[in-house]
Amino acid sequence: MLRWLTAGESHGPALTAIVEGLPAGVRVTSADIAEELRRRRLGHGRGARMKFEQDQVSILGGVRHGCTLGGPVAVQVGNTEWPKWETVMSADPVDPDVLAAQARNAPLTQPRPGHADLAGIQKYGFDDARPVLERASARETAARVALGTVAKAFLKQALGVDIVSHVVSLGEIEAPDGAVPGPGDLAAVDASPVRCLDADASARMVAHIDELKRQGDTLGGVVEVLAYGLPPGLGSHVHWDRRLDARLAGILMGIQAIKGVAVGDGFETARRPGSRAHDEIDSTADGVRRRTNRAGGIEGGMTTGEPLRVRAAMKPISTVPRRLDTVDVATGEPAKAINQRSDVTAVPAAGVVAEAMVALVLADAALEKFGGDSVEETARNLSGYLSSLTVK
Ligand SMILES: Cc1cc2nc3c(=O)[nH]c(=O)nc-3n(C[C@H](O)[C@H](O)[C@H](O)COP(=O)(O)O)c2cc1C
Ligand SMILES: C=C(O[C@@H]1CC(C(=O)O)=C[C@@H](OP(=O)(O)O)[C@H]1O)C(=O)O
Repeated sequence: MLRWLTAGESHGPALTAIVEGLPAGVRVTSADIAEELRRRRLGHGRGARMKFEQDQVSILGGVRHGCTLGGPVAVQVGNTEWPKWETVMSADPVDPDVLAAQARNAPLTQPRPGHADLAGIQKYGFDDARPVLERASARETAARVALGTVAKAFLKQALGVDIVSHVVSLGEIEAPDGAVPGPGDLAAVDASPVRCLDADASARMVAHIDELKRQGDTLGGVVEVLAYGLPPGLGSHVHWDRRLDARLAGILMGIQAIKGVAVGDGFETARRPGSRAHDEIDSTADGVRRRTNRAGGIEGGMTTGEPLRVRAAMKPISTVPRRLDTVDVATGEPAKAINQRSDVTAVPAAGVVAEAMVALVLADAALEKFGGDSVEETARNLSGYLSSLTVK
């Protein structure tokens, strides 16, 4: 079983992440993690913080000379902005006079509709949104991407799996249906300012973001994650919590601002008759194959051996520069919501985060099926399973 946890606040000194349960021998370096973190900062429409802040990666445990050792892997992602927040976010008590002198420490009492501010204030008994937004912030996704890098490396090295993502819609602009990246297309996707493979749609998405920014507004969209090279039989039909589709949906919905998940053609499938909804099966020279992949590579909660295809819908950023109506929790009076600098959209970055989340679920499912205390052992077990498949 793969277990993982993250800790840390948006403006704290660092984020910390631990994954436990990966085998020994996964080749991974701090540079690999830094590269994935760089990808997470991509995207037209991201706010100023993405430009001036750096992610400082240190692997604190579980890796030696570029290879995992089989124990928990611990990664720290330092915030270079920490010196500005040392007092406001100090773990130890600070002299109240020192705190009062810092504008940054002023209580945030006008909760943003759509952010965690108000529900968090109510639930935890705060009178300020700061302690809520610090942990709700998607800054935390940097820690997840760090762990996802290790999971991706395991999947590639033990199973030959490649994971890619792309933006399929941003606000009202949609990429054409055929523009689906293959296993080698990650660099081409990342070269687009909105991580969309279709150049025309990409240009229209950029213009849409610029227009909404001018209007003081924000945007959401839909990302798709694909995993190539999976064997049939990861996950299971036998119990709800072993279904791979359920596990993927759960983990994708666990990303900040994701409000919908689709497996394969998802909601579209519900509109079609069965004859056009399912993937007919052929016997080919390469073995049994589905004629289409409307199911997105999962049937009965198990991988089919076709590419895995899942989508996640992200709502628009809730820090709307136009400032939505709210209530000041200190006075009970009508107010305008907090408006600090913010992203206009973070859909391109959400794709990179979704890749990491999918990688963690797939690595867990692969280890459940094939086990292995070393990458070689997992690969050997996979190869034994593939050669003994009753139907190839
Ligand atoms: C990569 C990424 C970046 C985000 N950036 C912002 C942002 O700059 N401003 C903001 O208000 N929300 C941002 N969000 C969304 C909030 O974190 C999210 O809406 C909030 O935590 C409340 O959770 P919920 O939307 O799931 O209800 C971002 C989300 C992601 C995945
Ligand atoms: C810092 C990151 O994203 C942040 C996520 C976020 C939110 O509310 O989720 C709000 C913004 O932070 P701030 O309000 O401090 O500018 C984003 O910049 C990051 O992704 O590294």
